[in-house]
Amino acid sequence: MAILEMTGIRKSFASGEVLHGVDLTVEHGEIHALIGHNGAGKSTLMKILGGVHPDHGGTIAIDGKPVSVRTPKEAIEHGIAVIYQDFSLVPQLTVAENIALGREPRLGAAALVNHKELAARSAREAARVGIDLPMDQPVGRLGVAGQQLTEIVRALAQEPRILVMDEPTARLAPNERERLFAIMRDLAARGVGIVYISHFLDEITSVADRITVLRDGDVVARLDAGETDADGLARLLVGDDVAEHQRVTAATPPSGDVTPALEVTDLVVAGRPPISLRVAPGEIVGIAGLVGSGRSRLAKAIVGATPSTGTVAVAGRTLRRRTPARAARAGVLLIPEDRKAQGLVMTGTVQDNIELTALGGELTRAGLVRRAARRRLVADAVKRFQVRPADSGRIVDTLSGGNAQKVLLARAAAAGPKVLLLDQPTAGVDVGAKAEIARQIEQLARDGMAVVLISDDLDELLALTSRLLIMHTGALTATLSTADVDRPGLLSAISRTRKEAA
Ligand SMILES: Nc1ncnc2c1ncn2[C@@H]1O[C@H](COP(=O)(O)OP(=O)(O)OP(=O)(O)O)[C@@H](O)[C@H]1O
Repeated sequence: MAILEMTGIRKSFASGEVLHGVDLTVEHGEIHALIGHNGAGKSTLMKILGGVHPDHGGTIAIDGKPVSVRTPKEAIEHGIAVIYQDFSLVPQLTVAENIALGREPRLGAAALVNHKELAARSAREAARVGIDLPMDQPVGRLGVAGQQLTEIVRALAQEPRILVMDEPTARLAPNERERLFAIMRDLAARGVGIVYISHFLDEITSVADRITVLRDGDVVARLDAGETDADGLARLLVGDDVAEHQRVTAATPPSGDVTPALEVTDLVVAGRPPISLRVAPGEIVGIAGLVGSGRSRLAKAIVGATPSTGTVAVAGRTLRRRTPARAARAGVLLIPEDRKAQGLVMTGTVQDNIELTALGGELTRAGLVRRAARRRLVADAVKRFQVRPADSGRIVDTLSGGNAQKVLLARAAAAGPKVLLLDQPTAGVDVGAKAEIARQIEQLARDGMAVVLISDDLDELLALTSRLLIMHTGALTATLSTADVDRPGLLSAISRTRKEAA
C-alpha cells in the first residue's frame, strides 16, 4: 500500500486555478521526483501536503487512510515534513534554536526553555545525519547553503514518514549535494517516502525511483527513472526544441589595452590572502568553488556589503568608501544569492521591483516621457527574462520561486550597470528559462557589460565564461581559461584546491 496518495488535487488563487486535479502516489521507501517548469504548480501541491493551503479540492490518504491536513501542525502529526524552497528560518535565532523550533525542551513544568539540553540535542540531530553546522551562530549569518542544511536537519529531526524537499540542492555545491543524496537513500532504505523537487534533471535520473511531470497544473507524464535520461526529461518539460546546454559562444574579451570595467586590487576580506582581478568590458568571468569557499563574500566585499580593505575601480575610477548604494551609482551591481532577504521586495509588484534599481538612472530625468518610458522598460525586461505570468502588476510574493528569480535578473539588466556580479543567478530556474537567461547574460556582455558569474552549475560556467577563477577558503587558488577545460577538469580543479589547501 502506498505511503501517500494525493488524488484529484485542485487549487485556485485569486488569479485562477493553478492545479487542475493532480494525482500523486508515493510508495514506502520511494524517492519520487516531481518536476515541471517554473510555475507548473509543484510548490503549491507540496504546500497543500504541508497544510499551508487548507482550501483545496481532492483527497490525501496515508497508508490508505484518508487524512485531514489543514494546518502545518496536522501535517507534522501525520509524519509529514516539508522543506520549503524559500526558507522558514528565524534569522536572529541560532542554528540550534532553529533546528528545535516548535519542539523546545522545557525546564520542568515551567515555560522556560532548557537551553543546554536544546543545544546538545540539536547537535546530536545534526551529527546523526552527518551534517556539520555552527550550532551557536545566528542562522541569519550563515550563507544560503548553511541555511539550507539547517532546514534539512530540522526536517529530519522530526523523523518524518513522508519527507518533501522543494529544490533542496538549488543552493548546495556538488559535495554537499552528494551528502544529501546519501541521506535520502538511507531514509528511503528505512521506508520513508520522499518527494523531491529539482530542476537538475541529471540529478533526478540518478537519485529518483519514479518521476511525475507537471505542466501548467496537470500531470503530463509518470515514468520510472530508468526509462529516461536528462535530455528525455528536458523534452518532456518544455517540448522538443530546447535542452541546449552547449557552449553559447563565450564572449571574447576585447584585445588590446582597454580600461577594465572592474579592477580589484589587493582586496582583503576577513583576514584571507589579498585578491586581485580584472574584468574587461564585455567579458564574462566565472568563479567556481565549494560551499564556504568565499565566493559570495568576495562579491559582497567588492560592492561594500561586507567590510574589506584594498581598492575597487569601475571603468578606471576608484570607488571611495564602498557601500552597495555608491557602488550601484558607480555602475557595479550585485545580484545576491538570497533573493528574499537581500534582493526583492516580496510585497511589491514586479513593476515596483524593477523600477527600484532602474531609477536613479536616466529615466528620472526624462521629464514627461518618464512614466511611459518606465512602463516600456519594465515590460521589456519582463519579456526578455520570461517572467510568468508576464504581468508587471503581479505581487512578487505570489510568483513561483523561479519566476521571482527572473524578476531579480530583469531588474539588474534594466538598471544597465557597467559591471554585473551575479551570485547563483539561475538557482531554482527551469531548464527552458535557464537557457534563455544564459542567452540574456550573453547579450548583456555583447552590449559591453562586464559580468562576474558565481555558480555551482559547472555547465553554466563552462558555457558562458571565458575565464574561470577557482576559490578555496577565501583565497583565489587558480585561474583557468575556459577553452582549455572540460567538466571533469573543472570538478577536479575545484576539489584539488581543497586538498592543496588542507
Ligand atoms: N499565494 C499565491 N497567490 C497567487 N498565485 C500564486 C500563489 N502562490 C502561487 N501562485 C501561482 O501558482 C502557480 C504555481 O506556482 P508554484 O509556486 O506552485 O510553481 P512551481 O512549479 O513550484 O514553480 P518553481 O519551479 O518556479 O518553484 C504560479 O502561476 C504562481 O504564480
